[in-house]
Amino acid sequence: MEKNYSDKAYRWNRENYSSKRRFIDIWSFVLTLMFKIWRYNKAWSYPGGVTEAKQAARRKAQAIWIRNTLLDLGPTFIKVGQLFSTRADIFPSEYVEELSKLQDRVPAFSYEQVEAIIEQELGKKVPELFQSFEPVPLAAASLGQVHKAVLYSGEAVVVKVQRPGLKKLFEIDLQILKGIARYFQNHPKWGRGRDWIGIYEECCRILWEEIDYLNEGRNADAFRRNFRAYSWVKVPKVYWRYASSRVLTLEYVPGIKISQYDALEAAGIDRKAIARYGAQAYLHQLLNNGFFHADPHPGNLAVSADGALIFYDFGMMGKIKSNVREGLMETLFGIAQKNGDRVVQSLIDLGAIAPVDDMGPVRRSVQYMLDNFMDKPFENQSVAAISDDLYEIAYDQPFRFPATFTFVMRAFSTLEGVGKGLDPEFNFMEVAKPYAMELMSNQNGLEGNSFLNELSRQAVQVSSTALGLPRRLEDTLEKLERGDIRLRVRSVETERLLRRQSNIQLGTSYALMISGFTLSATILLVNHYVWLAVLAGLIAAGISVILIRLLLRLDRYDRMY
Ligand SMILES: Nc1ncnc2c1ncn2[C@@H]1O[C@H](COP(=O)(O)OP(=O)(O)OP(=O)(O)O)[C@@H](O)[C@H]1O
Repeated sequence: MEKNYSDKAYRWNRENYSSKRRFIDIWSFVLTLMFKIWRYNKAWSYPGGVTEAKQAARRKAQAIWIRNTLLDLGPTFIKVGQLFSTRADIFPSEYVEELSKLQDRVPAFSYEQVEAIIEQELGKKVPELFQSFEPVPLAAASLGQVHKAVLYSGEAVVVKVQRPGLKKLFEIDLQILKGIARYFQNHPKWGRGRDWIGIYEECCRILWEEIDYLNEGRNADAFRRNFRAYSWVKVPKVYWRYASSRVLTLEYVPGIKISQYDALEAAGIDRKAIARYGAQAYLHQLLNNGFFHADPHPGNLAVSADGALIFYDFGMMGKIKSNVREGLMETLFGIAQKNGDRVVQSLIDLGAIAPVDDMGPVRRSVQYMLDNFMDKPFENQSVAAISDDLYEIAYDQPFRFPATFTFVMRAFSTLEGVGKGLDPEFNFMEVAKPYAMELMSNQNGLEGNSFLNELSRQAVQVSSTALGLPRRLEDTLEKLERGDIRLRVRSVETERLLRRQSNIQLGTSYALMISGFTLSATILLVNHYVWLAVLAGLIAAGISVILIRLLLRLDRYDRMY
């Protein structure tokens, strides 16, 4: 097992940690990171020449360094890192992979501190509030820790207590991060096409929401209400009399974590059913409620002894606008018709992509995807592959996915990962199909029929390549008309002439430099500056050698053709 960092004396955890020191620590991280990225593109920094493998190794090393430094920088940065671990549209895949491994391994705080916070927040001492209270936390995370306790009414509960000094640390850190976001926004290279200030504001909103435990309590209540009709989903009850913005008391609902496959097996739980429940629960949240758990890492999902799915931690929830159902249907129709325009427009309407002046490149990328992945049966598409494709398009494009969309994507791919771990044959798309069908049958009949007709039309087309050929021709002609096909013409002859021309120009510059230096050498020699004259002479000789080699190359090149 990896060493647990919890004994480490972190600077941010000290009482007398000054904001100036914090400023230096954070900016040194940012500047070192910028230096590392700058050096990454320099061929000379790779001994023995640059190769793709060496660059990939360098990216990996950088990502590990980032993860460790974020851990050292403490709660705010661990959370920001976890948020960024969903942004495959902004960062290279190696970074995203390492960031998603970012786990809270921070020192637990003492029981004395827990007692003091509870008394301060709830106005009574621990023994007055609880029949018993376990001093050793059940779980400790960057923002708080969870203790088991029993109320005087006999109910078993867990008490979530927020880390002391967290608000102050957030205030200092977010102020510094604001400066960093501004710096990047104004940066000529990094600021272009990226909304750093927007991302910063989104992070702020999410972080402040996460440290308000009253908000978390309200979310848990809303979530429980949404799943009232589902007996296979459990959401801990909130004990509002024992709640404040920094202390939250919840019903104790023990379970086996969803990723502990062997333990689930040993407890006789139907793993296949759990995989399906996970997917269904998310589809219900997204398509029916528009209110979803945005942090579905396997630690926040467990299975009770009777095989129900337990959700923990409602600090980070996503909301989707009410028109999303129609929007999603529109996207589905667009995909079925392979209509890039329709898909892009629906994604804009959904707020999934931000509109820019020239949507041409985006539309072309989407069209490319539609043409390439729709020819395979839908079930074989893994969510991860589709979202990878989408991110591939988004990366380096002048638009960004808003956080909600990346959260949905992450939720889906996490679920797919866990689902596959639980049941190797699990397929998210298969679970999603009946939901999509149900939604479609609720739409007006005409659209639904045209969707099904379109699907059958595609099925016939892809079943025979011979039959598909005219369609391809037709598609290509259409694309030509719309200017969606770019032609690249290479002419060896022109290229050769152009190269010759530029070499001749280079030769002329060398000749000029040689005469300049020779003249300087002569003047210096006449004036008895012997050493300077020798230096100028040597430079002239050096350039002459380069010129001769260039002329020889030109000659050889001419003879080759
Ligand atoms: N109601 C509960 N009943 C039983 N165990 C619980 C309950 N709530 C939380 N836990 C346990 O405590 C762990 C941490 O809880 P939670 O995720 O709510 O804390 P957190 O501080 O928000 O953590 P993180 O920031 O890592 O998500 C859970 O993974 C779970 O094991």
